[in-house]
Parts: sequence; C-alpha cells; structure tokens
Amino acid sequence: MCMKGRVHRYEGYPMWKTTVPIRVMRLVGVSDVIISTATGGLNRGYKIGDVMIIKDHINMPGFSGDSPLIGKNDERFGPRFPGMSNAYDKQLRQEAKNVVKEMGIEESVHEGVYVMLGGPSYETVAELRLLRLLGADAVGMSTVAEVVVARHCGMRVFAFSLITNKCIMDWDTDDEPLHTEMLSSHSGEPPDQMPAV
Ligand SMILES: O=P(O)(O)O[C@H]1O[C@H](CO)[C@@H](O)[C@H]1O
Ligand SMILES: Nc1nc2[nH]cnc2c(=O)[nH]1
Repeated sequence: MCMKGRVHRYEGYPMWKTTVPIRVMRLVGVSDVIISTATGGLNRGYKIGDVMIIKDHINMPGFSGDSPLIGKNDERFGPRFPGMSNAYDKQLRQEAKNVVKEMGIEESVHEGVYVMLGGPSYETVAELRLLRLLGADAVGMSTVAEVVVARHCGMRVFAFSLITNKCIMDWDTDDEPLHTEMLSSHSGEPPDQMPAV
C-alpha cells in the first residue's frame, strides 16, 4: 500500500486524524511502514538533496500535550503508554545503510534526529539555533505523529527525510526559506539516492 502525500496538523486536522492511514494499514495487515518527508537541514554537514535516515525524533507538539494518542486508549491497537526508545527499527536502518554502502552514496546519506514542529510558519533563526542545541539534525512538520501511532500498534518503522533546504541560522542575511524552493528541490530529476529506496 502506498500513500501519495499526507495531511498535516497545520491544515486543521487534529493529530489523530492525520494518522488514520497508519491504523488503516495496520487493520489490513501491514506490519512494516516506510515513511518519507521533506525537511530543512539543521546539521551544517548536510547539503540540499542529501537524505537523512531517521534514527530518533524530538516530538515538540508532544512536549505541549498534543498527541495522536490523546483520549481513551483503544487497547485493540496498543497500550496506554507505548515506549518510543526504539521507534526507528535498528535492523531496517542497518539494512538501509548496507544498501547505501553498496551503492557508494555514503557521502550524501546521513543518519540523524528529526524534530517535528507544528508549522505552518517556518522557524526563526533563534528557534533553529535552539533546535540544533537540542540535538536535532533536520526539521519538519510531520512524520512523528505517524511514527508514534505506528509504534503504538506494533509496526516496524523505517523513516527517511530529503533535505530540501538549508536552515538559515544567521541573522545577517535576507535569505528566507521558500516553499517553492522545497517543491523545486524534489521535482525534476530524482536524487541519486532514490534507487536505494
Ligand atoms: O513532511 P512533509 O509532508 O514531507 O512536508 C514538509 O514540507 C512542508 C513544508 O515545506 C511541511 O509540511 C513539512 O513537514
Ligand atoms: N519546519 C520545517 N519544515 C520543513 N520542511 C521542509 N523544509 C522545512 C523547514 O525548513 N522547516
């Protein structure tokens, strides 16, 4: 089963609605999920067009109490308090890294931490500096809620992000992250890493 795009919290859907497709997949017997996302690169070593295999996340909306699992827990899916310390399956990450090595594209594929913000506004310079200090390598506005719901119902997760823009961490610039840039960075020729997927 393959999804073409997703809906986001900032489009006005409550978090649980953005993750309904994951539960539908589970109900029809899907056991493993591969999640992709567009992100801004916080890690200064990342270039536009690079891929980051997600090894962990920072759930910013979760910090303020927004979660797709809010409300009465449905035990048919999973427990009230699901663990998240091994959210991104080690074996799947290792298999992906083996493929990356075989293909000789290690320079443009990294492994790092994804941070989810609510959006839809992009981040200020101060916010980006804070996220970097917290240990995040790439920032986006999705993915984490899907991962939380997938792990809650026992699915294995592999997730990766395309670095569509470099985060602006400097106050002395007039540069702005533009959504048109994000779109153009993943249209046209597929990036070198696509065969790995
Ligand atoms: O995560 P996906 O859906 O790839 O989209 C990413 O790109 C959009 C911003 O350009 C945000 O929605 C961000 O999360
Ligand atoms: N929050 C956020 N989401 C993104 N999605 C693609 N690029 C970005 C970015 O720079 N910030």
